[in-house]
Amino acid sequence: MAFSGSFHTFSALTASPSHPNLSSKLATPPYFSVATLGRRPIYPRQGCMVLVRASIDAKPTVLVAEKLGEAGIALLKDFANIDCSYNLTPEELCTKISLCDGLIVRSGTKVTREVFESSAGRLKVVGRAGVGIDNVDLAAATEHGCLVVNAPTANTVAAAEHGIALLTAMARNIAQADASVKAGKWQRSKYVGVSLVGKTLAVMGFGKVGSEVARRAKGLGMHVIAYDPYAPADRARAIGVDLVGFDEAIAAADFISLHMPLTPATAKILNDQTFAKMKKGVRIVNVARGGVIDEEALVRALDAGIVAQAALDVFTEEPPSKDSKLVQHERVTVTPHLGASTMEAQEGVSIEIAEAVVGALRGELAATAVNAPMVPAEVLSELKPFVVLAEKLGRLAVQLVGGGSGVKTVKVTYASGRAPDDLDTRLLRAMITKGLIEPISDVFVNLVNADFTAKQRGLIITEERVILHGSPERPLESIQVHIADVESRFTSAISEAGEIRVEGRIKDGIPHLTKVGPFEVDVSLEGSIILCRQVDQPGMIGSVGSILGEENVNVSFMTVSRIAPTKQAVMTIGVDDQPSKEALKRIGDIPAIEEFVFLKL
Ligand SMILES: NC(=O)c1ccc[n+]([C@@H]2O[C@H](COP(=O)([O-])OP(=O)(O)OC[C@H]3O[C@@H](n4cnc5c(N)ncnc54)[C@H](O)[C@@H]3O)[C@@H](O)[C@H]2O)c1
Ligand SMILES: O=C(O)[C@H](O)COP(=O)(O)O
Repeated sequence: MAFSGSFHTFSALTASPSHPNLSSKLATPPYFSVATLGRRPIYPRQGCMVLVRASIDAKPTVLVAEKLGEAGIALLKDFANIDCSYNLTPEELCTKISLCDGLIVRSGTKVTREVFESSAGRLKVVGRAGVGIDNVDLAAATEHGCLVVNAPTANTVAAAEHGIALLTAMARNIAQADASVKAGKWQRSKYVGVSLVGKTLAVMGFGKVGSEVARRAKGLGMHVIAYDPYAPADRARAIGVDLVGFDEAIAAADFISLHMPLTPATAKILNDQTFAKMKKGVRIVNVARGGVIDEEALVRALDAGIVAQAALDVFTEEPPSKDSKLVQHERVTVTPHLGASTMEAQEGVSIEIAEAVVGALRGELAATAVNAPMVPAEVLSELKPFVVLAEKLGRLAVQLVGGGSGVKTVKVTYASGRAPDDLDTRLLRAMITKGLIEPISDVFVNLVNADFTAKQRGLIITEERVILHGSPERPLESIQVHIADVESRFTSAISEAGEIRVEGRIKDGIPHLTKVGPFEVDVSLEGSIILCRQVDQPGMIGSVGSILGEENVNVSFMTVSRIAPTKQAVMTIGVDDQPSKEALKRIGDIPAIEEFVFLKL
């Protein structure tokens, strides 16, 4: 699908019938920026940052859909209106969400595509008060420009402790023996357990929880091996754990403890085939996600004696059905997804997620963004002026497209003295995309949905680096945006290569337009810009300046760039206010002016 837009509306300065929203778009400054969000300055702290849009005036509303610790609620209340509504049906959630800027859930709420659709663009951040984000439709969140953040660290120890609790309880039949004694029995020989010391534990998924489980199991005298294709070997070595392949892990293990996320690659990773490869009498602990085990296959493996025991905190369906064969199995110990449920973990998670959600709504740091690239704070502070420049160049370039041309291919050239791997351009690309798309559509673009939105519109953005010599004190010297295969409303913006080209640089911390087509210009990218091509002759600056003066339009900058004396020149005029239609017409009527265009930043 071609990305297209007509731009006569920009020169007419009023909304065209085909773009009813354009006049308000043009009249309203974009309220999404790196340096400010609304009138509030942003002071990057530590960690990483992604940006979201927030309402300028109203206090945001955050729906807390599952029980959250008091400390987190208190933090949220300082910043937002809080609606704590638990046990909502999917329909009730969809109804409420249209009034909410943020949503906080645990694992019990499914945040589906319908939720994002029902929010009609208002929902800016979903906070998952915990680790697993398998209950959030990330693709739908991204498509809707909604940031998803989680709380990945505060419940690690609680989950690891629960894993160890299940491991030891299973090995010594604690749950079964407890039920038996309470039923009035005294069955000492029935509940003889197995020892842990010297046994091999395979930790499947050697991340935060897995490595904490491994550390504790080592303390119990177990031999620990781990399977995790992405885990660094030095982390494993530091704990005294051998990283091995999947088959080797499951074949060698006396105990298997699962700690991987539920993904398409891990779904039902324990199944009939893999159970068949295990040591007879293996014992399995799952505090990760129910879906990583084929539960029916586990029942078969238990009945066949391959699996001696299982201890499960998580299930494919939660809560599992009352007559679940797995739950009712005599050699299975179960808990109702309690891994993260300690007082300490819930307090920590509530603070971690409240800070992430409030920060995201303020446009601040989101160190735990799940569906957006994270830009380290120090990189961000360096890039900040270039981010503003990038968006403005995108806005200018797209407004120069004319004749209903469809924009399909955009090339961005970064000139920098830095090594290619020392310049993170994702944020710049996202802002150029925002600048290119927002002036001609109703779509809101941010770091979350920029790539998706571009792709959906068939807009291909390629990036190119020009490596400059010299001391790379600043990250970038210039950014050029080239739009190929289009006509221009201002033919002088077409470069020697036949593309619309605009170039910008940062001067004294302020974005400047430094090139239009083949013409060197210099105008600060504030307010709006008039570009005129004229016959180079005396009096032109005065003629245009006096028309604007009569209109009380303040000129902030004016530069003239000419090909040769008395030939053609391009005059770039920065204006603080928007000239009237009449004034622009008068400028266009000056006989020496061959073409002109008014561009809104
Ligand atoms: N029961 C609970 O209450 C509870 C509490 C916390 C976490 N969890 C769950 O535990 C799991 C781990 O949490 P975490 O905080 O350690 O996450 P983590 O991201 O730190 O670790 C997950 C590890 O799994 C690895 N992994 C990914 N794909 C894999 C694959 N195909 N095979 C093997 N390993 C793979 C990753 O490399 C990573 O090291 C998650 O599913 C989380 O939802 C459950
Ligand atoms: O992924 C997690 O963090 C755990 O499964 C905890 O889930 P919960 O927040 O529903 O307790």
